[in-house]
Order: sequence, then structure tokens, then C-alpha cells
Amino acid sequence: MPKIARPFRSVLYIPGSKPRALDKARGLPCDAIIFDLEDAVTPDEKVAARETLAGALKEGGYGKRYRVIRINGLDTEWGADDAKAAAAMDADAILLPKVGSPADLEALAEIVGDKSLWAMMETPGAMLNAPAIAAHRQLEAMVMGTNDLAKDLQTRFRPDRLPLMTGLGLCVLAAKAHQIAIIDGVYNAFKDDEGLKVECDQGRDMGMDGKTLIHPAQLDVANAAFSPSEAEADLARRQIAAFEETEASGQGVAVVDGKIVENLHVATARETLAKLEAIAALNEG
Ligand SMILES: CC(C)(COP(=O)(O)OP(=O)(O)OC[C@H]1O[C@@H](n2cnc3c(N)ncnc32)[C@H](O)[C@@H]1OP(=O)(O)O)[C@@H](O)C(=O)NCCC(=O)NCCSC(=O)C[C@H](O)C(=O)O
Ligand SMILES: [Mg+2]
Repeated sequence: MPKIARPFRSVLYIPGSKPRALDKARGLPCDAIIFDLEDAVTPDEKVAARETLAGALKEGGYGKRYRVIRINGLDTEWGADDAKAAAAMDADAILLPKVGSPADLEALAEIVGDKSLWAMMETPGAMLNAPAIAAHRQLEAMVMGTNDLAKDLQTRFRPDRLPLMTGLGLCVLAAKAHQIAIIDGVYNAFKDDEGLKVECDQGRDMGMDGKTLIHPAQLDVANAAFSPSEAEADLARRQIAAFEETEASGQGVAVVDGKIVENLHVATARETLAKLEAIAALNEG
């Protein structure tokens, strides 16, 4: 059973210092929002951003969008105060940047109590400690920080993300083993829909639940890429029907479109249809 079962196709970062963007998000088709107090906010705006964000969340209006607050690291001058303030705000989870080990999450839990936690996975150390981080009792999701990871690895940008693949793969494995959500990193060229689509499809194929985004123009591409397609839904329905028919006749394997269908394929087919229902429920009202 996943720790948190709901769509996270599109997870939009919004700088906590920008009232206009905070307001605009109330009407944007994103599954979740990360209200950012870290890298999107300049040092001289950090304290004011905390107040601005507290006001926006108090006002509400974010509907069914999952609300996550990214605080500054606990090793910075703002981190502890951010954590205390975030614990008192009306949000669903708190996201800690540059998590290196479960001890970092434990230090945050000491301040925020039993709040749900998310972890930015964005350092080489985090990649190597991914299984232990994913096992933390309060952790609901991992978010890939591919900019910081690329910086620490001293890689060059490549459309195929080859230099990041080991880290991405380790985090996907850890998240799946502990049944928590995993959200892919941002695509910086926010006007390049084509490139974004390629990266979303790659993340989806790896098993990511969705993509973090930096601009509203990226939402439609991510929502489409991480939703089951019509063809996938149709295949899922046909696989379930064929398998039930085969089972009724006392056999364990059906064939659809020339390929075998066993009970594990039916489990995947049911997950596909459940995901579509969850997306429809999110879009209602
Ligand atoms: C990238 C931007 C700086 C571009 O901003 P701007 O030039 O204002 O864009 P537009 O004029 O095209 O904006 C059009 C309208 O959309 C609103 N807007 C823009 N961005 C957002 C947003 N993220 N959420 C909600 N609304 C947004 C504008 O207010 C305009 O509204 P209106 O005037 O009413 O029409 C900007 O998009 C931006 O700041 N994006 C977020 C950047 C960010 O959050 N960065 C940090 C997260 S990424 C990260 O940290 C990576 C990770 O840690 C790693 O290591 O990889
Ligand atoms: Mg980062």
C-alpha cells in the first residue's frame, strides 16, 4: 500500500516571496504546489517571504492541490525558524532541501513533530543513502533536485540525462521499495515544450510519479505525460476482461494483442484504471 496514494503528475514550485504567483496558483491545473522559501527566494527576502506565505495559506483557496512548503536547510540561519513557522501553517507536508541522511529528517521531525515530510534528493551523498532516507517513518515523497545534483557531480547538461541516471535510478528503487512517491526534477528551459515532453516521458518510463515544474506553461505537458493515455486505459480494460474470462474457464493465462496476460499484468491494469479515477476525482469541483 503506498504511503500516499494520489496523483502527483504536476508539482509546481512557487516562490514564497511572489504574491502574484501565489494568487495565480489558486486557479492553475497542478496536482501539488511546492511553496518555496529556499532557492527561489533571495536572502534579503527570506524573512518577509515566510510572512507572505503564511498569509497566503491562511487565506486558502488552493482546493485539492497538495500543499508542500520547502524550507531552508537547518544548517542555514533561516532553517529552524522556517521549520517552526511551516509547522504552524495550513500545509500538507514540509520539504527539506539537501537531505543527506535520515538524521537530517530526524532533526526536522524534532522541530515539526509528526508532520508529513518530503526530502529533496540532490547530493551525491543522498543518492548513496537513498534506501535509508526512504525508510524514514514520516517520509511521504522524494523530490529529485537535478540542478544541485548536476552541480555536485560536475556534469554537463545532456538531453538523455545520462550522467544523472545512476542517481535517479537509485532514488526510484528506494522510493518504490518503501512505497513512497517520487517526483522528477525540473526542466529549466520553461519555454521548450518539446524538450520538456521528452524529459517527462523519460521520467514516466522510469517509474516517476510526476515532475516538478517552475512555470505554469509547463503544466499541460506534465499532466498529459503522467496520465494514462486512452490507449493504455483501453488495453487495461481489455486485459482485465480477457483474464476474467480465462480464469472462469479454469486457466491462468490470457492473450491480448498477441501478448500473455497473467495476474500481475491485471494488477498493473487495475492500477492504471485506479489512477484515471483518482485524476478524475482531483479534477472534480
Ligand atoms: C522562471 C520565472 C522567473 C519566470 O517568471 P516570469 O518572467 O514572471 O514569467 P511570466 O511573465 O511568463 O509569468 C506569467 C504569469 O505566470 C505567473 N507565474 C510565473 N511563474 C509562476 C509559478 N512558478 N507559479 C505560479 N505562477 C507563476 C506570473 O506571476 C505571471 O502571472 P500574471 O502576471 O498574473 O499573468 C518564474 O516562473 C519563477 O520564478 N518560477 C519559479 C522558480 C523557482 O521556483 N525556482 C526554484 C525551484 S527549482 C529548484 O530549486 C531546483 C532544485 O532544487 C534543484 O536543485 O534542481
Ligand atoms: Mg536544489
